[in-house]
Amino acid sequence: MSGISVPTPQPYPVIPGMETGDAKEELRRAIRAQRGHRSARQRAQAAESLADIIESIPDVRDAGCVAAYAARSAEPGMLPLLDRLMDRGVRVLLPVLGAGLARDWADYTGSHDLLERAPGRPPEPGGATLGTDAIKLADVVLAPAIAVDTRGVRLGQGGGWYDRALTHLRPGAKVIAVVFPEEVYDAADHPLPLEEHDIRVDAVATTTDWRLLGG
Ligand SMILES: Nc1nc2c(c(=O)[nH]1)N(C=O)[C@@H](CNc1ccc(C(=O)N[C@@H](CCC(=O)O)C(=O)O)cc1)CN2
Ligand SMILES: Nc1ncnc2c1ncn2[C@@H]1O[C@H](COP(=O)(O)OP(=O)(O)OP(=O)(O)O)[C@@H](O)[C@H]1O
Repeated sequence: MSGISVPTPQPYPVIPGMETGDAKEELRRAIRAQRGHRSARQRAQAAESLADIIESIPDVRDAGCVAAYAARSAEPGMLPLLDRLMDRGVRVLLPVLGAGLARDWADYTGSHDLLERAPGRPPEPGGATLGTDAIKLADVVLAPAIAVDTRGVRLGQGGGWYDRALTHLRPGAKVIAVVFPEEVYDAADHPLPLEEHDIRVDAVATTTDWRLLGG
């Protein structure tokens, strides 16, 4: 670890009057470009810290089933957390993409079982799929995101996969977005673009901290 921490810029290429869809795309582009700057070593360290942070969240400590995700290389890494949850006996569900981005889930049984079916696609478990409604089993959903703001507005990859999946959630289940620290935006001056279908998240976890949102 270097002793000097350089503040990471927080891009906000949103111009008044811009269409919401365009504003989302500009933000995704700017934030993705910044994500590419982390080394493999920094990513591995970040994944360990993220596991410590997420394991400290009371809703996660109490959960019997967590719907998580298997990270692609630029996303906050999840493997240390997935293994810790599994070792504690928590059921861990991971997304499985069906045809046309259909939303399905399967159990995580260890990293040996994860396979990237095509370059750029998230790794997926090889076991039996459980159906779209399996998300109802989850007490907590850890949702990958590109950014989140203090109201709980989440900016995702742009497929609408999570917005649709979260409509099947059991009432009372908690949704926690996972991002890097500089991707948490203060809605007072840099609100993220919001559309009708966007489902707000309850909290955000980063590699350095977590907090409740909205309220
Ligand atoms: N790790 C992870 N899993 C996730 C999501 C996510 O954001 N992150 N999703 C959140 O919604 C859902 C699906 N997201 C997807 C993300 C990309 C592609 C995809 O087709 N990617 C391109 C390659 C793009 C690239 O190179 O960056 C491709 O295969 O052609 C498909 C689904 C469910 N699982
Ligand atoms: N509940 C829904 N029902 C139907 N269409 C939806 C729903 N949610 C999102 N969509 C569609 O999905 C598209 C992408 O949505 P959006 O830009 O909010 O994705 P995202 O939340 O950033 O992505 P993701 O959830 O995959 O990470 C939108 O064009 C929207 O019309």
